[in-house]
Amino acid sequence: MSDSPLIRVRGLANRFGQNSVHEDLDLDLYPGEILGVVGGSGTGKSVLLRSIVGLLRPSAGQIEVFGEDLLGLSARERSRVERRFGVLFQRGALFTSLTLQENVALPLIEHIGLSRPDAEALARVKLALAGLPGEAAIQYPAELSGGMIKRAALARALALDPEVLFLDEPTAGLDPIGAAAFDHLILTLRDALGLSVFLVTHDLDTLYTACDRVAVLSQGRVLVADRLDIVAATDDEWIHDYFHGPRGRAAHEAAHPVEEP
Ligand SMILES: Nc1ncnc2c1ncn2[C@@H]1O[C@H](COP(=O)(O)OP(=O)(O)OP(=O)(O)O)[C@@H](O)[C@H]1O
Repeated sequence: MSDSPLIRVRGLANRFGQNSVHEDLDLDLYPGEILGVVGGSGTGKSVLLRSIVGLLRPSAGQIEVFGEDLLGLSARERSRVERRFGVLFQRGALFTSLTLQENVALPLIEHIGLSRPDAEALARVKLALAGLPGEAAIQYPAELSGGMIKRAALARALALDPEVLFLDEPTAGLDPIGAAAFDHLILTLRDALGLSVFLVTHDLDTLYTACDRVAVLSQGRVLVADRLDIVAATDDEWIHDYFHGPRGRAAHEAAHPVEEP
């Protein structure tokens, strides 16, 4: 990649008491790419995401974002940088007592001081961008399917026009058709809005469909971060089992259908 990275993580360590989750972890996110972050359960994918978005202060290391040393900034300066992030958490985290448009309007009222009618009008645009029908705007999360809730949470992550989107297992809990539609939505949004995307996933189909590069976390570090074909060919037991087990083969075949003669 010729561009310099938007996010540059160097020598990152995250320790919780005796439990060392990351040691000397390096990772880059380049402008405009969709980076898939995979690894066995408990390898620290969510901890890595939380460290970068500022929800967790790492034990050691450097996180450079948009050329600024995130850990060296004051709280005020950090929040200026973090405003350029959109985050979709694993469980969507919508307020259940608010309609979808009220949920999405909230950051617009809180962070940029829009009036409630303006914020809700803009929220309806964001909900449409995330592929929701107009009538969903006045529905409550409990009235919606899992896929629609994910889309609403995505609309909220997009509320402040972020440059980098962080997604923590966006297709978890969706049926295969809903998951495939979500993968395509991420690709469309990346292309339309020029987003860079940091995507934690277990979903092999997402890696094949949506990701430009894949980073594999193992034993506290990034074992490899590269194009999928290069990663899949890396000599490592977990990588082999993950990419070449039955699910990995199925995802590969779905992404590379054999041409009919
Ligand atoms: N706030 C915390 N305090 C103590 N330990 C934590 C904390 N957050 C995470 N951990 C530990 O860090 C390790 C990595 O957790 P993390 O949720 O990042 O894994 P993951 O790779 O995202 O897993 P999964 O694929 O199962 O979601 C786990 O052992 C977890 O218990």
